[in-house]
Amino acid sequence: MTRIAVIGMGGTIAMTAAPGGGVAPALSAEDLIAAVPGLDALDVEIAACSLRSLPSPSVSFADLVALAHAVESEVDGGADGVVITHGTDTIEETAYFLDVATDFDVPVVLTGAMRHPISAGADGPANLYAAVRVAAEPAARGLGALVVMSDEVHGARFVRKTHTSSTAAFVSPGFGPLGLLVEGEPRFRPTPRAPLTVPVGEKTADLRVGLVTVTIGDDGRLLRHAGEIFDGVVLAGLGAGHVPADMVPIVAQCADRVPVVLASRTGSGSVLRATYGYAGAELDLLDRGLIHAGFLDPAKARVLLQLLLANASSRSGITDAFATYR
Ligand SMILES: NC(=O)C[C@H](N)C(=O)O
Repeated sequence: MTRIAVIGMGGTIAMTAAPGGGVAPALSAEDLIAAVPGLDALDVEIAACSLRSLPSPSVSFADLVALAHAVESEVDGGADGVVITHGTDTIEETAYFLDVATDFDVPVVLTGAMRHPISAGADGPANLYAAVRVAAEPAARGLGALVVMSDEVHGARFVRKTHTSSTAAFVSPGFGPLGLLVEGEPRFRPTPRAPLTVPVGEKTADLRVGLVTVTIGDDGRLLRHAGEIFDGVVLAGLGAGHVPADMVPIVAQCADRVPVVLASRTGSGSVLRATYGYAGAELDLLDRGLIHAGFLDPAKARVLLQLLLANASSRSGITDAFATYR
């Protein structure tokens, strides 16, 4: 079983009501872990230790040295990954300190919260869950210290807090996150070029692949027509890959005739696989034979489908090719 050590440093993630008003750090690392739904369902053994209970403006270099030693002793003790819960005001400095001053082969992941545990929509539990998933992920090794907030994985060298209160405060200006969590699973930024070559075929210029963007109140008329006149269709679905419930029979008919690739009209992120179970959501559409576009945007999905069809790829061959972009 993967072993993850969680080291508590304090911060808003660990705050509760202070006697004199406001909130202040009080919760232990064990308390934080106990508040995260879903952690016990993971194949991960978690050991907690509370090193400090500080608001992060008060973290000193002496605390950073102690933290580096604590991480080292967890790694020496057999941890496969380390999570540090920390205040967000200085989390970027602590992350960079560990990035430069230490060199562990296991993931070292810092996280915190913008909203304290007794506020509506507290983000600490989701951030801690995501941090544990990243720390347990072999692909996160060798990336240096990481900061995980709002389902994004940032490199220590780039990450900055850019807002006083928003849960979307953390960004890596000019660079972007190294990865993100999709349905709880860490995915790292694809290499610039996907390992996929689909040569030009005799029919590449002649085939016709349609792109249909789903809109509110869509009755599927356009898609029905597309299914009749095109050799393949890319469906740019709503949100994470959804259509109105009434449109489902037309989607199914279309997918019986030609390959239909499910992408998202949102412009970024991956089509989901297993979150929404309502009629017209991704589980329903993938069950009806639609092909998952992964992170590929609709216009590029159309180019790839055209190339694949011209190479006479089977449906499973098309599915495998698109899986490159998962
Ligand atoms: N959101 C936070 O964690 C801010 C808090 N002042 C801290 O850095 O400890």
